Amino acid sequence: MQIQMLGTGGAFAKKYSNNNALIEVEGFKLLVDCGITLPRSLHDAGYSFNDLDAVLISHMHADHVGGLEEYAFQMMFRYGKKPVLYIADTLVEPLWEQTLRGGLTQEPLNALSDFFDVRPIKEGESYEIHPEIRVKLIRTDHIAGKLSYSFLFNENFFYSADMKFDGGLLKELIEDGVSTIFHDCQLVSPGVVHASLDELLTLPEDIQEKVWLMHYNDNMEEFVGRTGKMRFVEQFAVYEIKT
Ligand SMILES: O=c1ccn([C@@H]2O[C@@H]3COP(=O)(O)O[C@H]3[C@H]2O)c(=O)[nH]1
Ligand SMILES: [Zn+2]
Ligand SMILES: [Zn+2]
Repeated sequence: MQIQMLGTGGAFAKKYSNNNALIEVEGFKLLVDCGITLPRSLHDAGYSFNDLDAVLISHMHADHVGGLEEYAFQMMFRYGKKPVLYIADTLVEPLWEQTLRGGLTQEPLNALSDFFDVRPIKEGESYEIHPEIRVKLIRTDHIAGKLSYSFLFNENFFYSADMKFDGGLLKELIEDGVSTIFHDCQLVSPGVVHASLDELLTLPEDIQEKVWLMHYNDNMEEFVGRTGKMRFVEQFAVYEIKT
């Protein structure tokens, strides 16, 4: 599968767009998270919302869901379609009640299902999004009391939601055959609600070699050469992931 980051920035980054991605297999395009800057970064990458086949959501922060209102409106009023939305079953209600309802509600439209073809998915179960794209949600720790789900694609590509450092999970994933990890990274410690670079640097080198850093702040360039065996993912570059 191919992955192109439409943005690689942290929530407050201005040089880099929100950390959202496009996964593509055989022409099928899956958007991974849809933040505030996504409508612009999707356009800059040469795509329209109508080119997307589905969207997958990790958690309820605006750099991950803030572009969904425009996605819904464009699909309804410009293209006359309902986009396919994959989301944890536990986040379906919060997405509507706490995030989208205010902007999208207008009589007679008053439910998430009026705008999206909602496909709720359960943590820990494998779902086929396309014959060549399977996803499993792994609940990972981000903010106390706030649900957040990282993604395991095709059993061997781990894409972190925003998450605190969890070295045990990363070791387990590698033991289970994961060969590529895209991980959020707070460059300056403490990480607080993200994995910090210092924490990620405690990983053994054979794991670091598999780690690509994303969701970074505008000072990323100061850290080039200071990330051990880990590499930075670059906005708009296309990466081929062997799965
Ligand atoms: O308890 C908190 C909650 C939030 N924040 C900041 O707000 C941002 C929201 O998006 P994010 O999850 O990408 O990153 C978060 C942090 O930068 C924080 O520092 N501490
Ligand atoms: Zn974020
Ligand atoms: Zn977050």
